[in-house]
Amino acid sequence: MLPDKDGPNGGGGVQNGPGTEDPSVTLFREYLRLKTVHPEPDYDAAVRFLERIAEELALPMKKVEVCPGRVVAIITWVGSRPELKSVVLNSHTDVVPVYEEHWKHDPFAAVKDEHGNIYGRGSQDMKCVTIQYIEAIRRLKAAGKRFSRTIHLTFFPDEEVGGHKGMETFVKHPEFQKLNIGFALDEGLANPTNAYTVFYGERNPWWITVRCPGSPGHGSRFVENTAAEKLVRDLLNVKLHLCVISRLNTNECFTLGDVTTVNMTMVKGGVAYNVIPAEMDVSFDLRIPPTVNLQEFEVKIKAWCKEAGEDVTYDFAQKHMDQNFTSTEESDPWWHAFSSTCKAMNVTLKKEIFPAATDSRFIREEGLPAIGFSPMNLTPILLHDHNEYLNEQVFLRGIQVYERLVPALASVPPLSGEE
Ligand SMILES: CSCC[C@H](NC(C)=O)C(=O)O
Ligand SMILES: [Zn+2]
Ligand SMILES: [Zn+2]
Repeated sequence: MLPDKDGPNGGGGVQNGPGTEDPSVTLFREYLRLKTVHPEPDYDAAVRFLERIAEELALPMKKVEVCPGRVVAIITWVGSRPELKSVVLNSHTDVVPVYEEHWKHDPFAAVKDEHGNIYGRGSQDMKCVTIQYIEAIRRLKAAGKRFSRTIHLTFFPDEEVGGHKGMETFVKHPEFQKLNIGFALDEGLANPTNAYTVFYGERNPWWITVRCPGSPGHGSRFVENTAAEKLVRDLLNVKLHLCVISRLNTNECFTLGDVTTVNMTMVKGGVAYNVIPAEMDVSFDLRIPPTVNLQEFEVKIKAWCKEAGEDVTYDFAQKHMDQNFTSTEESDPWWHAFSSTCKAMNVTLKKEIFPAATDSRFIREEGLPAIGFSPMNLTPILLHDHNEYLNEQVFLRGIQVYERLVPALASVPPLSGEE
């Protein structure tokens, strides 16, 4: 562990006693200091850290190298009835890059300020959840508990870059079947109010590049059918049509997860001021709710491109087609275990569609239930943002939430077909 700038607790921060800090907070801060940041995450450091944790918990850890240099780590606590379906507590080890000059504190120093706010890339997304799972399991084990269902803590690389060398590949690996998953928990988002948000589905990310070929020529001439002309026509088509589709501003009940959004994120083309380019490409990040008919939506995209020019084409860098929701009916045994535990703890839940994409989408696509949940209330949403932080009290409260949720989920009575 690196020494802190300001002594063992860093930043002269809030402590639980003179010179002391809750060991769960200390572990969280240690994990934040690992540079598992893209584009070259130090995954070896993460795996070494997890190996140490497994040893401390006296639980076995399996390593599955799904792609070269991409290891999925699985720590397993076998239940008293291992034939029953398991509960997965999933998290990813990687974090997104930072603009260091915009941060108040070094994003990899895990500085704690005088309010107990712990700054660090991954403090919300999602190193907090990883340590909360671990600490909940540590406390439950120390209390001598054991549950009927097996619990797997799974740690994935590359979630932040689409999961291709992580969860997407792993769900097709024989080791995935061996987990015998009944239900999974994965990441959610912070909530600035007193409530916690839970996510039972996700919008589908479609990353599209539209290629607009055109007539080249000298920049001083009148040239028809240029690439730029087609690009602008395509942009207008997409924008106009989606303005009509988007319902966010017309109905207060909708959240971001309920509507389709589009952003133009890249434009490529051109070599010189006075050369009309032979091609210009424009890329879009579309997010489409699972309620939208995706086949019909693609027909529209095809038509918009055609309207922009007969030779305008498009291709996908990301095209997720999952329309599965996880049940949040009280009659569903998993949801009932989750929601009744929250109720018993006086925790208010807000159910939503996740507006971005997480590894849960690959789990749901396999037909398995997954809930996105990061117990961070009273916290602004700062994932991928400058000065991402989490307050230590909110973090500690989250461990207590998992200390109740995990036993409830791992004790769900045998479902039909399981006996
Ligand atoms: C589509 S793969 C990239 C995944 C990323 N997830 C998050 C949570 O930011 C995203 O939605 O852009
Ligand atoms: Zn994340
Ligand atoms: Zn993220």
